[in-house]
Amino acid sequence: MSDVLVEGLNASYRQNKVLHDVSFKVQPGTLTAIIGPNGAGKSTLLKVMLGLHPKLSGTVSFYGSAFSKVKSRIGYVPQRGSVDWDFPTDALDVVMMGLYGKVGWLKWPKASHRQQALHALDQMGMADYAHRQISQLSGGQQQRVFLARALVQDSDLYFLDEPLAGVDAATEKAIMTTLQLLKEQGKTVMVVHHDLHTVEEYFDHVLLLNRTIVAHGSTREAFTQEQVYRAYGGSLRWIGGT
Ligand SMILES: Nc1ncnc2c1ncn2[C@@H]1O[C@H](COP(=O)(O)OP(=O)(O)OP(=O)(O)O)[C@@H](O)[C@H]1O
Repeated sequence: MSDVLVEGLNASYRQNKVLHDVSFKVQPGTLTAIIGPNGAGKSTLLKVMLGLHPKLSGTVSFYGSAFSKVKSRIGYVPQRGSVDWDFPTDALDVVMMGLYGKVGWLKWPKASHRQQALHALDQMGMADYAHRQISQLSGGQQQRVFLARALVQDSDLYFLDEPLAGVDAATEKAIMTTLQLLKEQGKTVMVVHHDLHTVEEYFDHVLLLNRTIVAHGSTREAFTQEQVYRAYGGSLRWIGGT
């Protein structure tokens, strides 16, 4: 069974049809880049799959079930710009929020949960910032905190929306090492990504989107000059291998 199965998905914002008949399936233990030009519908695809934006038609299933039934197995890291970073809370609390599925709302987290959250911050090189207000973290540090939150959720399936946008080289490395580790543990990871130069190095699968699927498959098969030109409209200088 596929981890993710999307069939005939259509979605719009008012009159603006953003996703046209999108169908694909994703196998376990893969690390997929979702790439395509600005406005291609990459973020919208994630939002529709996770029930954050309504679909016009089509089906989305995870492990053969609707999102609502398998929510606890799915982690989502939204675009940094879409989060209210002025919310008065510290880094440790943000990570603890990832544990609510396990702790239960309105129950006190145990010391072991706190330890788990601290460990995840440490994994992302953020242990020293546990008690720093999130508004006082840099963009890259905020992104690391969000990754730590996704880690404690211990999901089977992760969706990340541009986790590498605006981060420095060290943070990019920390994030990609973490995602590779999740993949090696057999988890399935899908990442909206904008840097074509690093696709071949970082990802084993590619989903090329421009409002509809242009190509999908292993990076070798799908990330070719011809397909990328089709998705981006031919205005790019080719940087890949094939
Ligand atoms: N909340 C919204 N209301 C109305 N239109 C929207 C909204 N969000 C996105 N859109 C429109 O939907 C289309 C797809 O946007 P989306 O953010 O999914 O693209 P994207 O591929 O993630 O783009 P980018 O690479 O620029 O982040 C664009 O034309 C965008 O203007």
